[in-house]
Amino acid sequence: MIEVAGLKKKFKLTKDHKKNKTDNIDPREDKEFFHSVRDVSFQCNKGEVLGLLGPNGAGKTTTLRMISTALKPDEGSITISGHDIVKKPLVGRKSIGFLSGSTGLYGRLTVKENVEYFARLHGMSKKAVAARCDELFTLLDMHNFIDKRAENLSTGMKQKANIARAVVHHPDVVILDEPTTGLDIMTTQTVINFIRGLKEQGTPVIFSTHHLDEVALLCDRVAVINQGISCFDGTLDEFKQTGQSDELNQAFMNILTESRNV
Ligand SMILES: Nc1ncnc2c1ncn2[C@@H]1O[C@H](COP(=O)(O)OP(=O)(O)OP(=O)(O)O)[C@@H](O)[C@H]1O
Repeated sequence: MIEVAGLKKKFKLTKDHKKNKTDNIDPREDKEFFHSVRDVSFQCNKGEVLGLLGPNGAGKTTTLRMISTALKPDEGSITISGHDIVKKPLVGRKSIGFLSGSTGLYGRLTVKENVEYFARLHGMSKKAVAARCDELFTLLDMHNFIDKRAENLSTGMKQKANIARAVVHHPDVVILDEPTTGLDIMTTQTVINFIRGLKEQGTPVIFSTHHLDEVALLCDRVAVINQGISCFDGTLDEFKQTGQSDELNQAFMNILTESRNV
């Protein structure tokens, strides 16, 4: 189980940013800082998939980067199976598989070499690496391009390779930042099936998305962030009830509107 409580993260504003300021200032901005994440809390249990929703710039990526230990929160706690990973980031790094838009593959290595390399970094034996890679290449339908150099891959191939790389060490929790953005229908379906497989194995999955149809297909829970603040955390049914609509897009917009009126 993963539990996130009262997360906060601010970034120091650059001189350039201050110089180019317009009248249209985000309420999260003060003289020195941009308060990207102001109060974010949610939880995801064993075998659950949680969809993290919010408009552009809401703070989803910043939140996921804190969970992945790439960023240190200014305040708040993140616990995985009772371990505080803010205090013990090394435990966090072992427990989490993180896919972000900026995760890089080594361009001159093949797909297979890339995934194997990250598995070895996690201390897996050669035998375990070979078995796990074969399993992932099958699940993600990758066998036909594993010998291609990463620099020559299409968007979809790259995303599959990045997902394989992120989960190669059997993480306890999987965090995916917009895993299907830019993918065609076939590749999207492969990724959706892969997330379903993780759920069936009992692995909690948290993924951010702007596609509410994916939420309907996959999610047990939903968390919504608006301007850096959590405005909903609950089951998919509670999301529809709170948003007063069975149509997820409408429920989402109602929840956002309500949070702006508070
Ligand atoms: N290093 C940084 N310095 C200053 N501001 C930042 C930094 N990183 C993020 N921000 C700001 O924090 C806010 C939240 O960004 P974030 O990328 O977390 O949003 P998001 O919800 O993932 O958006 P999207 O859906 O567009 O990907 C944005 O206004 C962004 O400009």
